[in-house]
Amino acid sequence: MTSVPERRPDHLTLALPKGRIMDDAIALLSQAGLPLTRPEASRALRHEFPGVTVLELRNQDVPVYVDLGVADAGIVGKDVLLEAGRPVYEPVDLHFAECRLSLIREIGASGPVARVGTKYPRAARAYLEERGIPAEVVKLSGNIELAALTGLADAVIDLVQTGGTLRANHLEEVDVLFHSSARLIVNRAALKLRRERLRPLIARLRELTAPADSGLT
Ligand SMILES: Nc1ncnc2c1ncn2[C@@H]1O[C@H](COP(=O)(O)OP(=O)(O)OP(=O)(O)O)[C@@H](O)[C@H]1O
Ligand SMILES: O=P(O)(O)OC[C@H]1O[C@H](OP(=O)(O)OP(=O)(O)O)[C@H](O)[C@@H]1O
Repeated sequence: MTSVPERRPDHLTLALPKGRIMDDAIALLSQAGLPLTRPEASRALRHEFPGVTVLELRNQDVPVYVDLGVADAGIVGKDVLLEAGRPVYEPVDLHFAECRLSLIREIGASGPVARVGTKYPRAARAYLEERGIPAEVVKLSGNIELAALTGLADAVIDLVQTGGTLRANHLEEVDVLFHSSARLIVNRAALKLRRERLRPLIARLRELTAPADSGLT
């Protein structure tokens, strides 16, 4: 079995995704008291700060690094977290990168849905099975909406935020599978081993991101 190298209990290793989550994640973690700055544009993938290492990953790999204990904690979208199916602790909804995972078709499409294109095959299968729709699910990697436009699929399951992509491509949202936002995720063993670093971080992030009308003070 592969062992994870031992690290000092007062050192934190964080898994953060490159892409649209990175800047907000660094800003929020800084506000919460971690001495982080946006990593310089370079090919470096591991960034060292006082008492904190940041691993710069693809979104889908964040839950893997946290679950396997290489990172103590990470930030990732709920969409990616559900798809990963990793048993990590998810203590804080950070309320940014808000979007929804939806079933999308060409405007006016009414035929049966026999094939669905998506980056989220697990969520797509669960959704279709629940409704008894025996559709084939085709895993795609990006620009998912093109699958519906080109006839590769009868529908796609993809993220919607402003709806701008749908409008620009003559597509419509037929159903919403779930709403997503960025989440703090934590390795369960690290929560015990690095309690003194992680507990205050979790508490501070909860304070910073609590919805204004939650009644919390
Ligand atoms: N248009 C959007 N508006 C708001 N949040 C979004 C939007 N698109 C994606 N997200 C959220 O931000 C996360 C990261 O999106 P991003 O576009 O950076 O990933 P990606 O480039 O598609 O992923 P990767 O290349 O790592 O597979 C998504 O998992 C989702 O939770
Ligand atoms: O409703 P909207 O505001 O238009 O946002 C939705 C779009 O944003 C995301 O794509 P992204 O720009 O990340 O590109 P991708 O398809 O390559 O992931 C998502 O996959 C949609 O295509």
